[in-house]
Amino acid sequence: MQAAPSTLDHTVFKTSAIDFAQLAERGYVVVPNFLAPHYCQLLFDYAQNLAATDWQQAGIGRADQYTTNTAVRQDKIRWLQRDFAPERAYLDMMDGLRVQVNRELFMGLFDYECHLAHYPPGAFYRKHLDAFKGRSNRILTTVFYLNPHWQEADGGQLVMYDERGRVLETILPEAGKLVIFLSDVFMHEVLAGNRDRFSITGWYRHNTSINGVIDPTR
Ligand SMILES: O=C(O)CCC(=O)C(=O)O
Ligand SMILES: [Fe+2]
Repeated sequence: MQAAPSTLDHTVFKTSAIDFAQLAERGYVVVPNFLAPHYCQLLFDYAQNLAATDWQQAGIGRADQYTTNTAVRQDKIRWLQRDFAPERAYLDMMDGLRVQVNRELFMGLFDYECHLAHYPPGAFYRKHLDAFKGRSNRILTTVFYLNPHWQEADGGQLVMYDERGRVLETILPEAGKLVIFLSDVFMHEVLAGNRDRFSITGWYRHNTSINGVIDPTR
């Protein structure tokens, strides 16, 4: 086994290949071991060791329409910032992926925003879309899971639905797994689990800047 680096400062994550043809064809793809286990473990430990004050109750909507609604979602989140080495390492990795997606699929993705998410036991996120057609600049959703040794019996699955509301796939939130899907196409939900569940959810966005002012994230 490869020794785990003690810091992510100068680490470039090594990622495994993504089936871009499948992403183009179906609009979503599941990559089981996107990142090697020792890197996942670093991110998992980092997330676990954050203080309660580093997290906020997740909300729904953006900016002026933002509300928290625990009947819809019950996770706690932390927006990633470049000031913290592990967060910067993840942001850098996902920016590399942005360039790759643009090259492979000509999507013109402009930037990326993401947050850590912590679902305590029993927490869920009801069926939702991450973006509404023509009303959001969120184009592509990414969900990356940090939970080592997650079993079917632990629950917390991500359920993906097709456009007619039929279950497409039920995905176990296992460490190293990356799910990518079109933000305005696929309804999805997070089922309640019985263990603490950690993940990083993010969105590649189009540039909707007006008069040179870039649309703020979040
Ligand atoms: O954690 C997951 O499996 C999905 C999270 C999600 O749907 C979201 O944050 O919008
Ligand atoms: Fe979502």
